[in-house]
Amino acid sequence: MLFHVRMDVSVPHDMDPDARADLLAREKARAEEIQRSGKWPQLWRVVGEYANISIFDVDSTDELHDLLSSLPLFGFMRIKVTPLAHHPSKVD
Ligand SMILES: O=C(O)C[C@H]1C=CC(=O)O1
Repeated sequence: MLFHVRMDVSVPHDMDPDARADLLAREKARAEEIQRSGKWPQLWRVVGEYANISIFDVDSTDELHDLLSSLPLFGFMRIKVTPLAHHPSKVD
């Protein structure tokens, strides 16, 4: 099942710099781990925003929720999920 996911990140400006650096390092490591699993095949930065557009390829909505909530930034993101279906006019 394919899902279009938009994540808008909002880390508090007054967060301790070391805590922020640690949080972002853990986020990068976990994001790379999920991508290497094949479940997160597309990750794009939205130009000019601290946000990304992603495609996830997972077996269920529960799996998607588990992956998203495993991200260290989960508590600092607004996440919008759009399920995708095949388009009848798509040329292969
Ligand atoms: O920076 C972001 O867009 C948020 C999040 C998604 C992947 C990652 O490493 O961090």
